[in-house]
Amino acid sequence: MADNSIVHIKNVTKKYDDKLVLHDINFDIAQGDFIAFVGESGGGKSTLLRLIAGLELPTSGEIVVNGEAVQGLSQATRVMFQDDRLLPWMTVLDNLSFQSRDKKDRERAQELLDLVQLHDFANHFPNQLSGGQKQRVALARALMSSPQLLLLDEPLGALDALTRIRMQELIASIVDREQLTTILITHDVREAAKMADYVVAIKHGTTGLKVAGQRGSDDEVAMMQVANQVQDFILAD
Ligand SMILES: Nc1ncnc2c1ncn2[C@@H]1O[C@H](COP(=O)(O)OP(=O)(O)OP(=O)(O)O)[C@@H](O)[C@H]1O
Repeated sequence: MADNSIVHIKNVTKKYDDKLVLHDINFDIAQGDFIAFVGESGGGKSTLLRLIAGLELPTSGEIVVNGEAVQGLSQATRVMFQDDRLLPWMTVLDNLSFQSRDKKDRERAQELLDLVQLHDFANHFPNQLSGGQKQRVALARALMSSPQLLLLDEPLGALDALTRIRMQELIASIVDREQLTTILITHDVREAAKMADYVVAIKHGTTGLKVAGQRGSDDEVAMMQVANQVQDFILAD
């Protein structure tokens, strides 16, 4: 176990009734690392993320986040999903602060709106925003409680290609700035190779491949090599 690990996953298995979805998953994630999970649809990526988030419990094995065994939702962890899950009857600012009148909460919300480049949208309602803007609000909301671990469950999946690239860049700069440990689930092996320190392929219910990604590098060729290696592994029988 690495000393600077914030996530420990030990012998984790998950079954739904008789269906074995994940088996014997073992790995650690170091503080500040950006990990991307990729793999075929239905392979168990979201299940693993839900277990790490404490939204579900493993059938056997243990997950430790920030020194504590995960037994439910923890303050240390926040999740951002593919759908924004904003409350339509609340303004953007209230979606972040949950209508808190506390000055500190409202300042923190405004600071995060600045960070996601939505400073002028605090009083808008979600239906007045584009898909990309809504996902930026969802990102800001996930950061409100200053989590240590940010879990991103295919958050860019519904965005057009250009907005997706801008969001990749925004997420990369924010996780750098906030020194977050981040786990991203994506179907896009290039996105994984570009954003992550490590790309982990989940296949047949377990973690079959772990390769170094190209986080922070502009080396397109190296990024494509990682993406091709991961894709070949996933597609091989
Ligand atoms: N609550 C549940 N009850 C029963 N089966 C479930 C449940 N949640 C997930 N599964 C099953 O577990 C398997 C893994 O699902 P999961 O959503 O984790 O895969 P995934 O790799 O994230 O897929 P995708 O990339 O399509 O989102 C699937 O076969 C799915 O049907």
